Amino acid sequence: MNRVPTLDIRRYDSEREAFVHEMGQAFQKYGFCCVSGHGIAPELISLAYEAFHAFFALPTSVKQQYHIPGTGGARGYTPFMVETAKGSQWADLKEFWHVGREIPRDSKYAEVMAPNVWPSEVPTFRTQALQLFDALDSLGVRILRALALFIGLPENFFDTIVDQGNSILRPIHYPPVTEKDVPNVRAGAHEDINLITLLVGASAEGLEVLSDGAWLPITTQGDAIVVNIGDMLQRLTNHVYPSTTHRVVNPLNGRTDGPRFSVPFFLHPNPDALLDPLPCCITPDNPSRYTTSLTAHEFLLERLRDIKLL
Ligand SMILES: O=C(O)CCC(=O)C(=O)O
Ligand SMILES: [Fe+2]
Repeated sequence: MNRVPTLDIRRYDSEREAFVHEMGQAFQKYGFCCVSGHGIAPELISLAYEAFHAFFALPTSVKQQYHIPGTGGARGYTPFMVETAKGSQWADLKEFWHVGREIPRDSKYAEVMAPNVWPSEVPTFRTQALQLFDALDSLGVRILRALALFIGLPENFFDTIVDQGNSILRPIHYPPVTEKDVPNVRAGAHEDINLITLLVGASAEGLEVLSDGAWLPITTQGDAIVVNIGDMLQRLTNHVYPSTTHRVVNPLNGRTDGPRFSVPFFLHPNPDALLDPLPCCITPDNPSRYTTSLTAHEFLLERLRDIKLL
């Protein structure tokens, strides 16, 4: 059956070679892999969700106060129907919040990594969001180690490329779809911008990935976290790891449906990391697909304009 596999990341320690191979193959085939055995406590996830629910339940006028125009939505709140998938004319049926990495304000990256903002109406939001940020950041580094080994790089190759990465935790609220036959969808077909995305605990179905020309629903087992490749890793690996198109569809027409919540973590490189194709991914069969040199920050700005956040 055509299905994105779920792999237990504890096997990285107990049977590394087989695990790295299976995970590498899943990412090469689907651009996606589900990860179980990750050790992120269910309470951490549920307490974070509680705080995010509480925020999205606030009146629009209150939430709107945390929208910071002109910043690409990098921190704080982005209202309903703003983000629009690249090339689409219909805005997504979602609102979301962005949490960034907490860095010292004298860091060399401070200019491009703004301080976080926090909703004072939800006192637990900050602690829960930062705990989840850190847990997903650490898990992401472990996944990148397996991805590095599979393509012949040293295990720790990505560690220093992402240690101050401009990563984003994005709690999303998709309100109930009440109108029938709207042209907009919850999240239009798109590829992620970053290196890898870790998606924790979507509260309802709807995520689909394009596989061999057909939309394949992602169904997770237990507490598995959905992981996918983004455009930055696709570029860095000269498309050895594909950034696969995915979307979130509306509930089927006529079905009454509640809201949907999800929390992707977009793991980014450090802003000055170069995204030029790695020599190990350039072969006679797969010559370099890029001629221009680009940093992660330059790439990000270009893509934020594409999706109407800048
Ligand atoms: O909500 C989801 O399940 C996926 C969201 C997503 O693909 C994104 O925000 O990039
Ligand atoms: Fe996405």
